[in-house]
Amino acid sequence: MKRQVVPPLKEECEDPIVITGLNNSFGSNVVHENLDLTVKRGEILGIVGGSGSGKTVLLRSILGLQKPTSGDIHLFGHRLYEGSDEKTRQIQAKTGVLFQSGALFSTLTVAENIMAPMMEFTRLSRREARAVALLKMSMAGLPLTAADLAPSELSGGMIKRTALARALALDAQLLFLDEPTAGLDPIGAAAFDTLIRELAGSLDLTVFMITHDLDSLYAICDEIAVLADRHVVEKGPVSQLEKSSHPWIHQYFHGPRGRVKK
Ligand SMILES: Nc1ncnc2c1ncn2[C@@H]1O[C@H](COP(=O)(O)OP(=O)(O)OP(=O)(O)O)[C@@H](O)[C@H]1O
Repeated sequence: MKRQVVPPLKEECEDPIVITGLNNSFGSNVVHENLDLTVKRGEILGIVGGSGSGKTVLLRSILGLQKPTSGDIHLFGHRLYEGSDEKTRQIQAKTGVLFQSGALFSTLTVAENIMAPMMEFTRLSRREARAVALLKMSMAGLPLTAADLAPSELSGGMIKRTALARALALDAQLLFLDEPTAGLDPIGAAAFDTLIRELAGSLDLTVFMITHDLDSLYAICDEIAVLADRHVVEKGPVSQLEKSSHPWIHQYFHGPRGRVKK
């Protein structure tokens, strides 16, 4: 039988992230100055930049955790930091976040951690939410036997997978990943990259990923945005950035730990 494709809602046709003229300062420390960035639907975007270039501040601004000094951030066509709490909650329900440390609730089990957004944002009963949580666990490649373990009983890779399952608990369309492979061994990191790529494809996700991991950039990113000089100096596929003449980008790809052959 032919599968019916459900057309997206009007707002889902908007670019999921549009940032224009963003400024962020802390006292005299200007972190972002006139920063523009658009993330297209279905794109896996890697964000790179030197330490202190403002990647985390940018993520926090987009997540609504840190009001920018000035400028506009639109998620799914809605301007952040204005409008009703209800609208903000609707947008939050469409986004999932995987923080670098995993940020699991230490007093909750794996399943309860994944259930947490469902208990907050949906009317599912605990029983129903647990059933969905088990499904999300298997999507994230976790054994169901881990459902009742505490975070302290998990390996680093299992913590990441639990955090990913929780980020996807509400069928998010936009996934934010902060250094998803940090702390994983190379084999675990490659497996996690593959998982993200596969889930992004099958769930039609747009992914915004901060990473220092060159392997991840090459393996899964459609495009890369480079933060330097207080704004996005270049955005494009890795093949384009390898040829960039910007000093930081050139050093990144051609320096001692870069991938481009001399
Ligand atoms: N809450 C804050 N108050 C004051 N300054 C801040 C605050 N948050 C970030 N900063 C400053 O903003 C700048 C950018 O920090 P940010 O954490 O975004 O960098 P980053 O690119 O994520 O760095 P890294 O790769 O090292 O994590 C830094 O100079 C930092 O000191």
